[in-house]
Amino acid sequence: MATFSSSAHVSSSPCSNSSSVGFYQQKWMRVSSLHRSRRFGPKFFSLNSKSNTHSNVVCMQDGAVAAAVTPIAKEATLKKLKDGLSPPITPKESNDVPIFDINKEKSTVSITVVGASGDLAKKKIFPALFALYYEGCLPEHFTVFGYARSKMTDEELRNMVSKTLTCRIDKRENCGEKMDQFLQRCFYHSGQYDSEEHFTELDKKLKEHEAGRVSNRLFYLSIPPNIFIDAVRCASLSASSVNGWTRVIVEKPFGRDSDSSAALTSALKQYLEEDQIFRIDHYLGKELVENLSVLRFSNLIFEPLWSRQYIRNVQLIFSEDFGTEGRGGYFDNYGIIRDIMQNHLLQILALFAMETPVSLDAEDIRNEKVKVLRSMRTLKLDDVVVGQYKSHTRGGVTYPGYIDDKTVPKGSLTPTFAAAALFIDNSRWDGVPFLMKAGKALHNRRAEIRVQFRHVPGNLYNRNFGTDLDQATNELVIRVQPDEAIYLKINNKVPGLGMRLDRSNLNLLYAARYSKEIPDAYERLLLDAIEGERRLFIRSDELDAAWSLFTPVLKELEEKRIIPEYYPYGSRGPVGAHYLAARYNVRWGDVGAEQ
Ligand SMILES: NC(=O)C1=CN([C@@H]2O[C@H](COP(=O)(O)OP(=O)(O)OC[C@H]3O[C@@H](n4cnc5c(N)ncnc54)[C@H](OP(=O)(O)O)[C@@H]3O)[C@@H](O)[C@H]2O)C=CC1
Ligand SMILES: O=C1O[C@H](COP(=O)(O)O)[C@@H](O)[C@H](O)[C@H]1O
Repeated sequence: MATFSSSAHVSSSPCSNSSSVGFYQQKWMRVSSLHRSRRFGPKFFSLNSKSNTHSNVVCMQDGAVAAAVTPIAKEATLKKLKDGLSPPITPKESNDVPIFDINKEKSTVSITVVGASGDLAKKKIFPALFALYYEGCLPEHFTVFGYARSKMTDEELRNMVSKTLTCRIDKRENCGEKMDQFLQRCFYHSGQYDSEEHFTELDKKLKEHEAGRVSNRLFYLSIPPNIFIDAVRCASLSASSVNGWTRVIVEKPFGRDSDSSAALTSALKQYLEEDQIFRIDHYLGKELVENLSVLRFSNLIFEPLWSRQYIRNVQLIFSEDFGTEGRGGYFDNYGIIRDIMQNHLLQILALFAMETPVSLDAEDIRNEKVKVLRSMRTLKLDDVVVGQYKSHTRGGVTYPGYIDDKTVPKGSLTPTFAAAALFIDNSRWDGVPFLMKAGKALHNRRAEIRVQFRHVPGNLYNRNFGTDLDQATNELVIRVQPDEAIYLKINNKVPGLGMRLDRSNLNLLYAARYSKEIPDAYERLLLDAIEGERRLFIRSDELDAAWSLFTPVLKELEEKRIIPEYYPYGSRGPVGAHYLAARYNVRWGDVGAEQ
């Protein structure tokens, strides 16, 4: 990736000799991935090198670069140009290629939430967009469009959205006013996901709002996966930007195994360049997951310990205290391994275990993540325990079992709980078990990373700990949610004349340390997508590597119809998880009185 300081020009124009509008080998509507990074300083710009080649540009009569398109979008782009839509580009100067004006005055961002009537849109996407608006993070000119089949007016969309908007506890000033202002920027268009015509209508509406400015367009596909490709095709052919960037956020699931994931990627790439695809894993947007690299790479005390030499095991734990609750239709086709482990927990593992990246650039980080994922051993059936929750009555209340959910097929064997032991076969992590545990309908809601350190060799205080030396080892806990915290368990002396040892937590509890509310993961990720920051999104080779670790075991579980271990709703899950851990001399850190 070429990087530029504050300059918005690159030399050697691909259009310098063109005298008429023409197409080279085109890719869909990507002018460039020019962006300004919030994180790495206000004057840092980056330009994807592909946009600096002659292969995917549209040249205008004056030799300026107008757009970049895929062959499949050529027709649509030509039509737009014929319709007299000439992009507002900077005139060519000498041999420089003008990059579209990033001046806020002259550009606009249109965010289309495809599937706006759905659960995720209401629960997460619109509230996150509002929070960004409230914080002043959205560009001056922006519009939000809802798109779905349901019939709704703009007013009805606003009414629906308004019910889910909230202001941060610490920022309530002018909240109602801000909400009204935000809602006035929200519009709705009803259409089918496979209709180019309906997306053309959307395009017209978007243009009206863009009012001749450079238009940057973000499509958030908040729809079931079976309609992803139709929606991408129609959006690309009929509603992509002709003079700014076009990006698409894709929600998981990205397939259900290696083959279906590869098929999805290749279908998406018919219409999109890889750098237009923002595969979201919302766990990467969580504050404490972001903090993982900061903790590790900016504190001298951790990095030297970050290897097999000092770390005995690493545990990645996810639990929810509710069941599928209406999402059984989706869930039954995927199960907990695909829903949580193959993506959220594995992404955390990759960030935890990767080597130091060359820089904080997206590609440098993603390169390291891929490397560590590719060093991992394919998961074996022997190293997996699966469970499914069953009905349970407590305090006079009966909690339903998984198969009591009407949307779940009778007799389903889909796991709602799984534990797995994974290994990274490289020099840093050789022999260190990375244990994962994920489950629904358990006794609590929690996501955390636990790092258990080795015993102190020749510990002078061994006899003060008794026989259970595990109780004396240090443990670092990164609690992702709830009650975000980082704490380190250490041994200390109980004050007094005797010599009694105690275990205490050096505790960074976020709520106590910071009065500021922690932003929702979707806020961070949406802002990144708008800014073109790809660091927290999954690249296709990461996805391939992730699927190849889990696909064989997923196939075996299904082909052999492995019966899950049943556990009561609200319990701690199957005991099999403890046997699995014990096989690797591990004790789950979240069990026991003192956690
Ligand atoms: N909900 C969540 O918490 C999470 C969801 N996701 C993913 O996000 C995406 C959206 O999730 P969610 O909002 O729950 O999904 P929904 O099931 O609510 O679907 C979203 C919208 O898509 C349309 N739709 C639903 N089913 C179909 C269908 N069979 N054919 C055509 N259109 C359909 C409906 O809109 P209309 O009928 O108006 O067109 C619906 O409102 C999915 O990929 C999901 O896996 C990921 C993480 C969490
Ligand atoms: O991706 C998913 O995540 C949610 C849990 O997300 P959280 O941010 O609330 O922890 C999970 O409930 C859902 O099954 C899964 O698809």
